[in-house]
Amino acid sequence: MLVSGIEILAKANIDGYAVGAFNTSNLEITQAIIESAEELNAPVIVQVSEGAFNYAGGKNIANIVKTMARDASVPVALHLDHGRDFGILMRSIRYGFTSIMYDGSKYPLPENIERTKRIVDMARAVNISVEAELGKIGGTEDNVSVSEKEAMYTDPDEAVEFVKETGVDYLAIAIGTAHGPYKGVPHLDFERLKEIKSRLGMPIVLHGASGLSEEDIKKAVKLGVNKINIDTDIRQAFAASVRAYLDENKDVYDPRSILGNAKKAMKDVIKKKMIMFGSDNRAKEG
Ligand SMILES: O=C(CO)COP(=O)(O)O
Ligand SMILES: O=C[C@H](O)COP(=O)(O)O
Ligand SMILES: [Zn+2]
Ligand SMILES: [Zn+2]
Repeated sequence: MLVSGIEILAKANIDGYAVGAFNTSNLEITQAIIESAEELNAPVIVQVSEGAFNYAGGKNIANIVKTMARDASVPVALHLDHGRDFGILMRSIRYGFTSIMYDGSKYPLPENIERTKRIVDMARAVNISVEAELGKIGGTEDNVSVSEKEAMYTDPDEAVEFVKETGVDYLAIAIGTAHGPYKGVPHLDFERLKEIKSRLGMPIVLHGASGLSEEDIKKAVKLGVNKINIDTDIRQAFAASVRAYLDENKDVYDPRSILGNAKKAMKDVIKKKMIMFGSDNRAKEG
């Protein structure tokens, strides 16, 4: 079933587990995500970045996800990841996304609050959940020192003010994760996570979670993370599978064989994450 983001995450928050939010940009990745969720009886969030929205066509990818979600035996939310462009945010509401992220993290606090609030007010009116970001989540290209990194982390006092002023449903925080593959070993600020969670009590979102150890993931979930974003790990499984398959099967030219094989590799990664996050067997209980 297709449900709102907060419906999935409020339950995860109460019961103390995290739901995987996996990025898609085509049919096969969407199938891999939703089939994995059904096979593990796990709620799931399928998310589309602005880049994926433009690549696939926002309406096309929304229709693929919505059709599969409606037929699915588990709760599925369709979420816009890192929405920054007003046009894309509005179109995603029109195309039936059930959750949107407004990412105003590059703006100073007052402007981030003002812009986020505007999106929350619109989304509320049509019953769509909103995620926002406070602090700056690193990227692969970032070449910054530890002290510079810490300056980008989410400040707990600001987080309280931000949530009170904007009314967002869930908050993405910066505690040392980064998008893309990690160059060194990530060191997460768990104390900061603990403080933010205890003061906000709401669902917390962890971006840049590909490449994190099982230990870090489980600790983050225990301390209150309820939505975990994964893109890079799926992309890498996809690319490695296509590369090896074409190399081993020189005569193959049917996209269904090539992508069908890649789908299996993506499902292996997705299912491992769902189990790590504790979202397996949470869709229908009892
Ligand atoms: O945060 C993400 C999407 O918003 C994905 O992060 P990764 O690049 O670590 O998969
Ligand atoms: O947050 C980043 C996601 O991995 C999306 O990446 P993308 O903008 O290349 O689609
Ligand atoms: Zn961001
Ligand atoms: Zn992200």
